[in-house]
Amino acid sequence: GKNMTLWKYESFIPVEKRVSLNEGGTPIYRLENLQTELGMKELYVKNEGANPTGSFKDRGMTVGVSKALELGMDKVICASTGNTSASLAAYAAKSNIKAYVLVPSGKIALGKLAQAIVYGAKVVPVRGNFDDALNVVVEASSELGVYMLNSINPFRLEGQKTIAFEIFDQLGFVPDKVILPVGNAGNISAIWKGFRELYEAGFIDKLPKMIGIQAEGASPLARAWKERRDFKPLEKPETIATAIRIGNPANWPKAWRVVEESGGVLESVTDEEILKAQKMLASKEGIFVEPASASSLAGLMKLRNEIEEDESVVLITTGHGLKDPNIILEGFELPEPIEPSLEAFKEVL
Ligand SMILES: Cc1ncc(COP(=O)(O)O)c(/C=C/C(=O)C(=O)O)c1O
Repeated sequence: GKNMTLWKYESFIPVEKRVSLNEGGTPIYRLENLQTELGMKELYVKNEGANPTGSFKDRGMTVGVSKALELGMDKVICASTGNTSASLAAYAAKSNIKAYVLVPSGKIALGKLAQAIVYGAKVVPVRGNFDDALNVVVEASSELGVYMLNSINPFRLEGQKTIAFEIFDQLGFVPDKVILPVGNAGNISAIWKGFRELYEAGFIDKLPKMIGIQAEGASPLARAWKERRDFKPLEKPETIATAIRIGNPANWPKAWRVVEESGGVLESVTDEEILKAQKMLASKEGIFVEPASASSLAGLMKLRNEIEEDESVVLITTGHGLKDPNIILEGFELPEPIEPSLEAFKEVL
């Protein structure tokens, strides 16, 4: 039927489509202004904020919840920094099944919390961080027979890998580098899987280098990579980019292999660099993304000297900026209101 979007790749997806909100088919933009500013020739952004609930999680949830329905499950659960819970809640609503979402109390962006509530999930704030919440969810899913839909569930990645398919379809070539934020490390694993599948199926004859970017205060993977030592979890992850405020990425072994296999790197950026990149994407390219998503651009700027000017680079921006409006409003001094007259307006011009 029409509007196939993500399910147009159904032959690569190991589940029958049962629930869809028309996810996928997100825009890929050429960043002309930032190309000039950064001295590059081929800079693109794949904006996953354009998905139905405003993040790439919808790709994983359409497949994951379809699998839950195939298994006859009527309860689904996840731990989330926000976007996973928003997406699970929406697909559960569409499927008439019950969603339970555990979120780190006080550390979830407003837009995401509003979504989880209004889509009708049972929202359970947890005294602790994402990693603590995930531990509860893993126990609950086996003990209570509720279907667990965090990205350790492989069906999530089967949906998210379509980002790779779309990048190739939309560009007509495989970019030299793909840069994306890394939190629980599911997405970097999924996108690499997508490119590998295209390669093994003979559709492409080259693979991109995968570059994962973490927030410095929540960068256990990047630290281990840069210090060439074994991974160890971070007890107290801290960053303003609450979507990736994760200290013990569940998919870290997969992500490590992806970066090794692809010849990529793991890097981290400061909150300040993230916020600067967020403003640049919005004010220079008209693309508003939430802080975690802007770490892709922040990472590009940090690694710019290691990238040739004629290399093609795709930034994945993973969540819409409206998810976390406070970040912008807190940093902005709104002027006093003016009288509703032309004179008053002229005074403030
Ligand atoms: C906007 C945004 N950008 C990047 C990531 C990191 O992706 P992964 O490395 O696959 O985890 C997330 C992850 C969010 C959650 O983990 C959750 O919602 O629980 C995100 O929301």
